[in-house]
Amino acid sequence: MRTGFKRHKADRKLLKVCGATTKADVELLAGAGADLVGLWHGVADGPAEVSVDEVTTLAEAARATGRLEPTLVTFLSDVDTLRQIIERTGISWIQLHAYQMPGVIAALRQSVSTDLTIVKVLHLKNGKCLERPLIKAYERAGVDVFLLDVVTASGQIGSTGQRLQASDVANVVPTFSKPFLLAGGISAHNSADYETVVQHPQFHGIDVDTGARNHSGRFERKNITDISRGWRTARYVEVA
Ligand SMILES: O=C(O)c1ccccc1N[C@@H]1O[C@H](COP(=O)(O)O)[C@@H](O)[C@H]1O
Repeated sequence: MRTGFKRHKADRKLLKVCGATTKADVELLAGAGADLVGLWHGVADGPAEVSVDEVTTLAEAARATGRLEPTLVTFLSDVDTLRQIIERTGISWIQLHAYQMPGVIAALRQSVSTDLTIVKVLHLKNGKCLERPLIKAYERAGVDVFLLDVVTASGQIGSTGQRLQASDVANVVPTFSKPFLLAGGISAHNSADYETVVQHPQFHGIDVDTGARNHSGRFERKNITDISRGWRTARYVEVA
């Protein structure tokens, strides 16, 4: 499957699960109803960091399921390095999860000739979007999808397990015209708290790490099927 974002049907809300490191992880996620699998590379000290070779293998395994689109999740900002990784792995979704600037996105867009969906994370700290002054520049640079996630009081980004307030999401969404994914402490049980977010026409799905795992830190199929069902993401009927 190759689902460039432009071909994605807006009414089918996506479930992305982050941090697969083995083929077994990839197969579990495909069977549990995920649409996108996050593969980390260039996340310093990340517990699910994988090499470029492993990204290549896991991305192939994801595509082979016929249901899962691999997404490179990275803090890297060197455009030439990113281009080489994209060419080598065949990745067509990239999630820039750090504070990469609009110029990086513009240069990436220019240097990659294949159909690339660029997801840029917008970080909310104490409910305020840190990148707010840059949002229009990100759109001009070629971002396809924004991803709203928490930055903690201590500055941790990614896999915080902490939630955004629906009212804070509602404040930032009118500042951009692109679709968005919601992240931060998503579980099977908190979709009702985000009713206004879910109904927003720009809402395109959710991205989960902590809530997809059990106490040992491994992916738990039931958590993921429950999240898919609770949030009615694209494949929830299949896994219900
Ligand atoms: O999952 C991580 O550890 C991670 C590391 C570096 C960049 C992104 C990471 N994950 C992202 O974190 C959020 C979800 O976190 P949680 O559900 O609150 O634990 C999501 O955007 C993942 O892509």
